[in-house]
Amino acid sequence: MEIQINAKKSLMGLIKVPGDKSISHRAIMIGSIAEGITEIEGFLRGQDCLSTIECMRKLGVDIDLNEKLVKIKGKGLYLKESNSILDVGNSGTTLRLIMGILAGQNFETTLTGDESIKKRPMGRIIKPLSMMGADIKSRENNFAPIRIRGGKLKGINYKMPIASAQVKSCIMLASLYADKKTLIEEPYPSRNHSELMLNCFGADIKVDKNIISCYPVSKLYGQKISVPGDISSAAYFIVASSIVPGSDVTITGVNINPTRTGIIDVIQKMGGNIKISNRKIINNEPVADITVKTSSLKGIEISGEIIPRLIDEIPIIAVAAVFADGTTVIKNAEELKVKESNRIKTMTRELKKMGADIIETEDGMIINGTHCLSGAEVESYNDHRVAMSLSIAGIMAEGKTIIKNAECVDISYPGFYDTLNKL
Ligand SMILES: O=C(O)C1=C[C@@H](OP(=O)(O)O)[C@@H](O)[C@H](O)C1
Ligand SMILES: C=C(OP(=O)(O)O)C(=O)O
Repeated sequence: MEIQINAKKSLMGLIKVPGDKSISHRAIMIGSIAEGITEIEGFLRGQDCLSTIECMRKLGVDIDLNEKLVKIKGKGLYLKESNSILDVGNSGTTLRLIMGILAGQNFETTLTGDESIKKRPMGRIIKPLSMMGADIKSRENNFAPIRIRGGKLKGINYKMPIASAQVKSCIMLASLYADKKTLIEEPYPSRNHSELMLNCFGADIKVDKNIISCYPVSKLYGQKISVPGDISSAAYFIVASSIVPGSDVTITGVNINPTRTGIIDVIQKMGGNIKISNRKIINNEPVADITVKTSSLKGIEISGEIIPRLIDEIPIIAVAAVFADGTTVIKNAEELKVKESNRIKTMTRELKKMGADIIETEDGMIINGTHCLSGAEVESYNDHRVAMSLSIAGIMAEGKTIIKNAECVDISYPGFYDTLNKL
């Protein structure tokens, strides 16, 4: 499907973004291995999270999805062997996190996914899970399809070479099944939704800066979970409202967990006008309304410890940088190369087609703010974040922009174009 984007004059209004993708995945997986009923409100019905539901159903979990709620009849820690291959679709989170649960199961499971998933590195989870005692085979170079036979696991001490919440969560889920404590050390803090949610369900996870101590459990207890809005989805409208003249937009009920708010810090440092109000804590997670008004942005350097706190927002930050004064330098973001697409390459190539002054580097991009783009025909590479970022670029471009394969936005943000049209 192609989408045509036209320039927009100003964005005004009150919007809600869909439920957080990371929290939705975790609620399904943790609810599945808990005892009793878990009810999830605000669940993200994006394709990635629906893949997680399908995988857990194949492992014997009864999950009912209706208009308002997801209801899970938890099976407890031990699941049923699937009689077919698990298909994670486009979702790296599904594959990496579910492997942690499967490492504790005394049966064999085969997993695969789409063309993009088959190119994403899985050695990063195969290594620690193998150290814990899981038996894993994969296609050459640690790519999916992947087969795992779980069983009795050992607690390990693991120093993670990269800051990745998926790797951390995978080890954390496996540690529930281990014989003793597992210690995980992260180079920098990454999103901590697994830690917060596991503790809600009765696990014992202790965090001291970047060291996480995970204790085995005998059971987890079903919970009522309310999923807040996804800041990664809000990011498109945070940037759009900052750069489209005369805008004033409030996004309600967004998760503002500090491990995810790098986008707010960056836009504020660039000179953005962002106000946070109506703060609450729901299921251990901070939630608030975010109001954004147009402002003059300036280029900055984005590197180091903040990168994991905004990793999925770098494509849309690149768009903000085009409409800032001066140069924005993004460094230490090599992880972008192993997402749904190589986001350094794809964003550089497509923004260039629209006239941006942007250079691809080994670990990021350099963008000179020129304050103008022209409409063009651009490719999403079936990467939802690239499609949405280019759509926001399109509303600031002169002339029309065509986004090819734009339906991929449904992976994380079904209804994205409806919200954009409504504003
Ligand atoms: O744990 C999660 O839910 C996620 C972690 C991040 O990936 P990495 O752990 O690979 O950095 C992020 O890019 C992804 O969209 C979701
Ligand atoms: C990288 C992403 O997701 P995943 O790793 O789950 O495919 C994303 O949503 O941007």
